[in-house]
Amino acid sequence: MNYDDILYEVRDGAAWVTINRPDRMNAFRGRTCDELIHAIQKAANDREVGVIVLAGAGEKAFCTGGDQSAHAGQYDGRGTIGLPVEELHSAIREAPKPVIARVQGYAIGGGNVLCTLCDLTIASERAVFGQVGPKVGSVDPGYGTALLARVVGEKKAREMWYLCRRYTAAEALAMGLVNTVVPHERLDDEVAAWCAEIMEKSPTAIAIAKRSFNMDTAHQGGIAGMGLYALKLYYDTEESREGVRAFQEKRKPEFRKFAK
Ligand SMILES: CC(C)(COP(=O)(O)OP(=O)(O)OC[C@H]1O[C@@H](n2cnc3c(N)ncnc32)[C@H](O)[C@@H]1OP(=O)(O)O)[C@@H](O)C(=O)NCCC(=O)NCCSC(=O)CCC(=O)c1ccccc1C(=O)O
Repeated sequence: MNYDDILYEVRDGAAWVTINRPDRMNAFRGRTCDELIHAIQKAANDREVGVIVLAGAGEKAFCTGGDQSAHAGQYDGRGTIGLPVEELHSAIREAPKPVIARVQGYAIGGGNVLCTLCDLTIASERAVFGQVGPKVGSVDPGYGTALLARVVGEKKAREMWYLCRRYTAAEALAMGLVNTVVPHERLDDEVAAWCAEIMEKSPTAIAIAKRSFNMDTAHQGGIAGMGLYALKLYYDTEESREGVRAFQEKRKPEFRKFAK
């Protein structure tokens, strides 16, 4: 597969998979998801690779979720909602090696979900985390909500989804959303150092540990698959469209009229 939206490079046993849409704040469209799935599975099956790094190109954003300019009631790709997000999430979960999120900027919406799913997250002090679904007419009815609650606790996860605030790297560290925060210019060295430490360990023990960690939340994948059908129906409503339009028109959405 030729990559248009991502970069793929193997360095010292670490496969660096980088979303390369900095002009769109590394938001993903259908093609981006397909390429990410392909690259992560390629790294997962490469015996020379012991760890995968997921990153976003440029300085501003790791990833800001689904590309809102490719969202008109449905995104532009495959899958229930026009983005094969469930396959992308499965690729991260099923890779038998750790996936590290390298976060230098915004990790928002579906981008924040990717961080949540990664085994480890290493952030620059400039990183910003948050959920935006209820502000833009979306929601992740799977790992982005349920797994987030396992990671940061129920109260904090609900706060993130209901209020859609932004959180600094220090706040993300305090709530357990990231493993460490480093000065911006040291980010790549820190990620490389964590990769090198992992490369010294037994790959089979790590693969078993990862499966074992996943087992506890495996049911969330099933709920996510079902929830996407509900989300598809929601995307077809005026309420959801109002969120998308408001974001595109840079105004506050008017949601109250849709209250049931
Ligand atoms: C990222 C922001 C917080 C940055 O804010 P700010 O610094 O004020 O800059 P802005 O002026 O807002 O933005 C600058 C520029 O970037 C464009 N942009 C930013 N994000 C996107 C995006 N996602 N898509 C398209 N374009 C984007 C923005 O339009 C501006 O462009 P100009 O040309 O300069 O005008 C802020 O931008 C922000 O909050 N963005 C919202 C991001 C968003 O809405 N993301 C989608 C969330 S919903 C989603 O991800 C769907 C998929 C999903 O979540 C999902 C669903 C179901 C199951 C699973 C999943 C999943 O996990 O993915």
